[in-house]
Amino acid sequence: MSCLSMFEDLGFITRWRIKSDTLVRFLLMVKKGYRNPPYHNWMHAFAVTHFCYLLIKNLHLHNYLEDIELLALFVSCLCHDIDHRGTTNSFQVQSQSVLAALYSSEGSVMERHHLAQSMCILNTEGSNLFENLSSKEYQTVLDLMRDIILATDLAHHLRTVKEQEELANSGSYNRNNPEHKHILLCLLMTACDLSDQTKNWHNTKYIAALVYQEFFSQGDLEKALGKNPLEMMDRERACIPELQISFLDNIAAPVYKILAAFFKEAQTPMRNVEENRKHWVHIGQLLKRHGNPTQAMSVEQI
Ligand SMILES: Cc1nc2ccc(C(=O)NCC(C)C)cc2n2c(-c3cc(OC(C)(C)C)ccc3Cl)nnc12
Ligand SMILES: [Mg+2]
Ligand SMILES: [Zn+2]
Repeated sequence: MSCLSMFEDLGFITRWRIKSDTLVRFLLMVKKGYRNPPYHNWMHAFAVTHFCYLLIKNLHLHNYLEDIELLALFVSCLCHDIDHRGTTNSFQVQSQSVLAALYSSEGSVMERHHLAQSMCILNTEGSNLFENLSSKEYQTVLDLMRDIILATDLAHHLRTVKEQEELANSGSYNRNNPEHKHILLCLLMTACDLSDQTKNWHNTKYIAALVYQEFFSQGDLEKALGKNPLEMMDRERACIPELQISFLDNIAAPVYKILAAFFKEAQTPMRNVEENRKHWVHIGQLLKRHGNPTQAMSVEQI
């Protein structure tokens, strides 16, 4: 129901002549397409989509992007992690999964699968959200969804964050420049994907617990396969506060700093990430003072 009202409130239903039964079927198919790992489930997809809704409303993105680009961004948020198994791209390759067999030669294994699943839903009679778009618009929105969903690969993000920063700091964003629009869409998608870090401490701490439940389960699987997991996946070695501080410093905080450089209305998410970092520093100190600093902290103890 909340997704329905976001589509309505954003004016997508009239603008793109979306039939309500088609929209309902599409939303139910997407929701059903998500599995139930601790973090990468439908709740994550919804939270990411809701943040996208807030960005469109609060950053007045109509002044920066075309209508069809905003539609593609919003629908990509809904679909971006569909059928996620709670394991990373490298685990697909390590475990020689079917998805790795399909996509490892191109990279971004999981993201290509999320895209393929999304295309399947759109190609299914009765749930094709874009059925009333012109053939040109149809091709454009699918091309945009491809770019945006593939941009949710962390490796892709780490390759493009520099140019996002340069464009933001240059102050020379030009909405008629396709490259500028592509760079901005990738930044906005990552900002939505990480938006749990911009919320209150309770939510941020809760989400971190879910992420490490997923990571530690993968680490357990890797040990069972006779492999050595990364420290952040190893429940015996991981120190969550330390890992979260470096995740915030190296990945999350830069995203919202760049977003705030683009949009003056985006100061709050950036400040909230800084606030959450302070909480992790405090937790780390408590751990040092009262516990064995190398002792793996149980997720519940956080
Ligand atoms: C709370 C929180 N902690 C995390 C800690 C570590 C990592 C991680 O992958 N470290 C790998 C090393 C090589 C740096 C991700 C974390 N993470 C994500 C996340 C973001 C992703 O990619 C985008 C969205 C493009 C950034 C992709 C997958 C995930 Cl799970 N979402 N929330 C979190
Ligand atoms: Mg993903
Ligand atoms: Zn995601």
